[in-house]
Amino acid sequence: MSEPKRMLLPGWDVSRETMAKLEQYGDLIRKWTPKINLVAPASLPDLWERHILDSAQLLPLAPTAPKTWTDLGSGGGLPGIVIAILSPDTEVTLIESDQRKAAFLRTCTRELGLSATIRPNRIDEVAPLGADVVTARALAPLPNLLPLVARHLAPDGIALLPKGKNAQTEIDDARADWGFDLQTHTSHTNPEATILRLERITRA
Ligand SMILES: C[S@@+](CC[C@H](N)C(=O)[O-])C[C@H]1O[C@@H](n2cnc3c(N)ncnc32)[C@H](O)[C@@H]1O
Repeated sequence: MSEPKRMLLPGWDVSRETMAKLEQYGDLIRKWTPKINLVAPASLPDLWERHILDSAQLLPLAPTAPKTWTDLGSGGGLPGIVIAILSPDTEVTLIESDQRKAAFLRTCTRELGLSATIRPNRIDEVAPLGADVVTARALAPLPNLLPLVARHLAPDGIALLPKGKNAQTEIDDARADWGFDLQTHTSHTNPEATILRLERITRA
């Protein structure tokens, strides 16, 4: 008999084991947030939708089975740990300079049996990683973010950057100094949010 599946997002089933790991990860965030503020405490009742599904929705926007994925300013592992759970064959690197958060991320990889690499450093101090996919959630406005993204993205790589209501202003501001091909996707979890998918990022 085939393994029972559960629906993560419409049209996207995952195994029971994967779903259990996502739930276990949510439990770790709930346990540690009172100590180190991994997510806004007020968002904890909606943790699944606001943070876990919000992160998971990035994966289908990436090329199929990317070999390497770097998440910048991962904080509590959003989206890096979620991607490492959902795409176990991808080499995921999480860069997070806050040492307590980096310790939490190491706990996640150990307890969830993930092969992700945690870099407890500043993004601009890590040697360029040439990743197939770079993500950064709630890290910085696009003009400040692009130098960090460009540092770690492969020349033919894809950046996936969740943005809020100010997405268009950030895009317009970034165009002053940068060239890029852009697709925008409305978030499944917040109709006011947009996911930017950038390719061929170059300094103007
Ligand atoms: C607002 S939090 C967002 C965390 C996570 N991505 C999320 O969506 O919940 C930004 C995180 O980026 C980290 N950060 C900020 N600047 C950084 C830098 N230059 N290098 C590494 N980490 C950085 C901070 O320590 C913080 O954990």
